[in-house]
Amino acid sequence: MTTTDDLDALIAALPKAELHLHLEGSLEPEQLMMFAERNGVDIPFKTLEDVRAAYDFSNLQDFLDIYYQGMSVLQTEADFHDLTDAYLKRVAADNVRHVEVFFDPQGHTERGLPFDVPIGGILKALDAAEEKYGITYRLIMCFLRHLPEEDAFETLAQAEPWLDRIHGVGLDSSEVGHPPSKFERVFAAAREKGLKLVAHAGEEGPPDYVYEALDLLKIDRIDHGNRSLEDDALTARIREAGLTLTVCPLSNLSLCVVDDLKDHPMKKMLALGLKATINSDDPAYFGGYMNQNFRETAKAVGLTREEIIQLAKNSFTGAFLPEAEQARHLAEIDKVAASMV
Ligand code: HPA
Ligand SMILES: [Zn+2]
Repeated sequence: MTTTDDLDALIAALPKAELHLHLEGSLEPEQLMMFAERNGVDIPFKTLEDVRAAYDFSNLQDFLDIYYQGMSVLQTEADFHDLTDAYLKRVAADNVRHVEVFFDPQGHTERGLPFDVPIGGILKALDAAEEKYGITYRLIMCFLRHLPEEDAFETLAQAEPWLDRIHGVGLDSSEVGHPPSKFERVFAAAREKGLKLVAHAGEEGPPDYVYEALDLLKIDRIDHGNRSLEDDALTARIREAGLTLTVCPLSNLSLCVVDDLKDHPMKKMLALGLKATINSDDPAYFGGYMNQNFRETAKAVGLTREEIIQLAKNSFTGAFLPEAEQARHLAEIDKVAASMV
């Protein structure tokens, strides 16, 4: 018999990749207070308890309001370095071996920081991660969809000197009312520059938004994608195209995409043959890093040992890594799994 403890031990031991993580969403309440003090930034919180109380919301927009407010304490390259390094250190303990992380340049340039400040600090930490933590990376720059496409074009232009170190572009922020079609041209421009393309779609938005992300943005991977399951033809298309979904169970629970983790569609996604993965999204806000997302989901929906192993494998086959590197990670997963029968 496989017990919950056995599955938790397997989850802890398996090598994993995280494919859906907003660096600014790894800002823990303690770090928010520390950066605010270090930089003399006024925040509407006096105590850690005040910050913790504010990290409470029940939909995407309420979360985003505090998320953008929180990131205002990040002021210097050192801040972005320290934030990124702390995240990497934390997930190394979860046996995460590869990360494909998002950052929101417009969340920083909008409040007056030069583009080079966030990306400079983030890349310093990411470049050191292989030697320090055994973690490789890809960096994905997201466009804020509540802003005009023109602003996304400006961001792409600012990124030009860094394009050999940015691997892809994504689309995040308030989904409903800001369909992928709004960004068709800027995604085409990014594609021409050889960047990988991803987009948040079907988190709160309808299946139509997922169709648009596929047909108009021509994305390589879908972030969230939960609501695709409402449309059988769309589900079949995602399966046939072999597209990976970066699903975020504890985020889905915090933002009421699901009312109860027991209702989470993760098991169903796997049964339908979709390449689903487990990710933390904004772990400081949604209450758990990688392994906690795995553990709580496994417990709530009853994931089997085989499904957990499949999820770890999906995280590497869905990564923007060369096949040989994916194969090396898959072999390591088989080895770890075989040692824990
Ligand atoms: O979960 C999210 N959804 C949309 N935008 C975001 N920006 C940070 N996290 C999120
Ligand atoms: Zn996200």
